[in-house]
Amino acid sequence: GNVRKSGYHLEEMTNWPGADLQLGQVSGLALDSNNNLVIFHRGDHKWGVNSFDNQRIYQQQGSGPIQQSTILVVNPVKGKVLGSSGRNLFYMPHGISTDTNDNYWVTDVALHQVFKLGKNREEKPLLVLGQAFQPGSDTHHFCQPTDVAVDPVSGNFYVSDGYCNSRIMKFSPEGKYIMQWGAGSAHMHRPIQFNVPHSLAFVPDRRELCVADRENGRIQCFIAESGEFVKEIKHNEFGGEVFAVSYVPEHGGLMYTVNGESIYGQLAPLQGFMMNYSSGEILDTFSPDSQDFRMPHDIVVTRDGTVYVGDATTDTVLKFVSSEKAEHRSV
Ligand SMILES: O=C(N[C@@H](O)C(=O)O)c1ccccc1
Repeated sequence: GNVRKSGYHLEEMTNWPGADLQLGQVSGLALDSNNNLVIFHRGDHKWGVNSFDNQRIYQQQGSGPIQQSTILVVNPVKGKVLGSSGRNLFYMPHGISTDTNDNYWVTDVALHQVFKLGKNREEKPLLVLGQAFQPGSDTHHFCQPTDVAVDPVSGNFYVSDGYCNSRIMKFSPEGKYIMQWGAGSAHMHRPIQFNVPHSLAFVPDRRELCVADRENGRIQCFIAESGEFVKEIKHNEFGGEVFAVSYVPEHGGLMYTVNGESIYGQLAPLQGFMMNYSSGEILDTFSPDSQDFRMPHDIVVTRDGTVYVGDATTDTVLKFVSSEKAEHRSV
């Protein structure tokens, strides 16, 4: 039923995290198999208007990779750092996802590459796709790839590519290109168009893949196997920009998203949305009490409904729990 009517409402847990995580721009969030939060951030690198030329070539290669740990594993209750990695590898972190073996799958929009990082965090990447610093739109290049989602059953993985391509690419577990859709091509009797496919969410119980179609201000969902269009979810409250999506199978399937500011200014309040996946109905909206969202850039949700949002302008991660729990917690 409608979770909202039962008095549940997502509230910010204002005293989380317990300590300052020293974050740069927070670009990506993921959860590992222990429900720890995995944060992908940019340390002292910032994506500004001069970071790329109009061929999407990264302009600060000379300053080298980020020397701080770009990947932090954080305890969900206290927000304490449990582990850190990803030093001297990345220039402009973007998306991060985990798979059932707790490998990290990340994208870097300056390198135009996708990485699979193994559990031994100091070893070299297990897989690298794309050519460093070389954007492109064939099957061996990406152009500012934004996210990865891994099918927990087949191990196939999907890449949302990206700011300067408008396609979803499907690969085998070993990284062999299988297919793509959305690159403006008429596909499955429906020209699927993306305008910055920005974030991916795999829907395991339906074997569907959902895409935050950022500049079209909508979520598009597809049959993961074939890329066949299933549906779109779009609401005026999104205000024309959808930055990230996350999904949990609970309560019949819940989809979460965060909106963003368009280049035309802020057309709607910045907030998170909890939706019934089947109907697309908005069940709840949420935003911080302690500060305003500035660029809510990624969102992850645990099976028990705890929500984390990473903001790439305030360089913070915010935690939200349903008020029912929050009340218990305050008692
Ligand atoms: O969208 C932008 N950035 C975010 O998505 C991000 O930081 O990932 C951006 C676009 C133009 C110039 C500068 C930044």
